[in-house]
Amino acid sequence: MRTAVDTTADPVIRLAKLAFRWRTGTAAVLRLDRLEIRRGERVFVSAPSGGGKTTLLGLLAGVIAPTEGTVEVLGQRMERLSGARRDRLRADHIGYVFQLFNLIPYLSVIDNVTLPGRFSRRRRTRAATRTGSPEAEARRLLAHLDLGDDGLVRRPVTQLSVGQQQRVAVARALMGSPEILLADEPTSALDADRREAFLTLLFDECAATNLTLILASHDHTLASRFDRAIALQDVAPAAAAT
Ligand SMILES: Nc1ncnc2c1ncn2[C@@H]1O[C@H](COP(=O)(O)OP(=O)(O)OP(=O)(O)O)[C@@H](O)[C@H]1O
Repeated sequence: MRTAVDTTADPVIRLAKLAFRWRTGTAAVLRLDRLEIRRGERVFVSAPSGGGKTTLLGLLAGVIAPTEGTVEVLGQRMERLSGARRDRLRADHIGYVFQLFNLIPYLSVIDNVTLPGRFSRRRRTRAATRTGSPEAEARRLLAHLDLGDDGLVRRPVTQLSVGQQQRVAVARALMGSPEILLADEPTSALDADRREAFLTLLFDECAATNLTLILASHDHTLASRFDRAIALQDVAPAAAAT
């Protein structure tokens, strides 16, 4: 099955008149009148805890559907796609760094990082084109994140520190050069040096593959490194009230 995505679409993300409620009759936790993100743009999203960052990323990934309004990703209206086509679009074109990592505990580091290639031929092929094989691409990404040690990459991820697991989650999201990277608090467990290495890798990837990056974080010190910063409390002032 194929999704008719437009990988050259610009803007790659377009939201309009968006509202999201977890249940009918409850307040909207997120409202956005309009948001457009261009190909290759690096966007920083901030909000206080509970302010809707994860909800926004979930809408962009098609994990949840808007209650009102539209979510267009790579030319596709997410809310109009079947669940299977949304899953395909996500697997082929979107890397997602989950706030709680969502690594597979019984798999090794390298097997976690190559996982997107098992669900997507496109990602597998792109990894092979870039470095020769998904394994070689996994090692390249891990080495950039200071996780290149041979013994370490064969270990189950449960034997890693939290900060190491977070970096594995980032490498996995970048596997096979997705067009869009959604990252939910991806630096929360990293010290200042690692955060720097992580941002350098991320921005190198953005430049090398024209990756569109949407990174959500409380950490305002990161904002100045991005092309644009969006504070959800500013663009969605009615969210808590309606
Ligand atoms: N599964 C759920 N069911 C019901 N309400 C939820 C669910 N997940 C989140 N919420 C609510 O939606 C609102 C937005 O949550 P969200 O996780 O998007 O915020 P956040 O900005 O990512 O927060 P944090 O920085 O603490 O991770 C919060 O009020 C939260 O309580």
